[in-house]
Amino acid sequence: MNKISCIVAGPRGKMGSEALRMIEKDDTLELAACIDRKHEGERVQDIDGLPSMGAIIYTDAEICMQEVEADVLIDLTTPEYGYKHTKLALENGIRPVVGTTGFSDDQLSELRQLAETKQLGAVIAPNFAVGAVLMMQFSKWASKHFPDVEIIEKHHDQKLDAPSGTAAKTAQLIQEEREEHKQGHENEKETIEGARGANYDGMRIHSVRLPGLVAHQEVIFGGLGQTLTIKHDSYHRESFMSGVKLAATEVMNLDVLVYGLEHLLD
Ligand SMILES: NC(=O)c1ccc[n+]([C@@H]2O[C@H](COP(=O)([O-])OP(=O)(O)OC[C@H]3O[C@@H](n4cnc5c(N)ncnc54)[C@H](O)[C@@H]3O)[C@@H](O)[C@H]2O)c1
Ligand SMILES: O=C(O)C1=N[C@H](C(=O)O)CCC1
Repeated sequence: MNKISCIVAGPRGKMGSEALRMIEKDDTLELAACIDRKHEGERVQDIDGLPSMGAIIYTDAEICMQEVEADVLIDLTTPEYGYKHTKLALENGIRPVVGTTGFSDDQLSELRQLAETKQLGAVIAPNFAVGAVLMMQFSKWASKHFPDVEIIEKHHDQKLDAPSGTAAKTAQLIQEEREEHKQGHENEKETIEGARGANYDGMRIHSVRLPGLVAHQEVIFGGLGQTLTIKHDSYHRESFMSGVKLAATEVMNLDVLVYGLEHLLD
């Protein structure tokens, strides 16, 4: 059986380097090339800290996607470049698997439309950890019975986007499930701006950024005389890799864009 050949964008990043280690050990995926901001023409194995892999590094994403024969682009970069790379991949017949977070709703709609026009599969998943996907699904279910909810997400202090993609997706899933609902006191006033966090359809999202953290979220539901907390913790970026592999495999069988790993889980 042919291996699925992958371009990885962001190979020196925390997630990108973990994805290289996953691909190196995997029997079904292979590394075709990388896209980085530096190291044009060098090989992955020449970069300190990266696995011993012979794939070439490109700094021009467009040239990479035109020159390299690849099935899948795995993007783990920044919101700005992740969006550009995803678009380029679809335009060049390469299926994107995107972990990069921070895309706007308009960008997601545009990419969904492009995938449909090209009839190419694409997976954009704000969280590849199976436990986090379950946390989001359980939260959606719980909101039917507990419509009063707040989300606390906690990440390392190098994270660019807030709220996290996971928190935004959780709020979206809850919004889809719960009846129209106003929560909190209607006359509530913040005496320090931002004290109540971001407002998503009346749900508050609180973003914590501290060194020492990886990726963590609590979804707290309040009811009469009780609370329910659904919590997930990623302590290591290995936690995301089975999801990246699943997405890179299943995207080959898709001809539309799916947003969220739950669409690929049984
Ligand atoms: N979906 C998930 O499960 C999941 C999990 C963790 C992180 N993330 C997201 O993945 C992204 C990366 O996270 P990280 O922790 O690895 O960040 P990081 O800062 O460690 O890595 C990002 C990498 O992208 C590279 N980069 C920036 N611009 C580039 C460009 N134009 N071309 C190529 N490479 C470029 C940077 O050099 C850096 O090495 C973030 O958006 C983060 O929110 C998603
Ligand atoms: O480390 C990050 O950055 C993460 N980002 C994702 C998000 O924004 O939800 C998922 C977890 C890690």
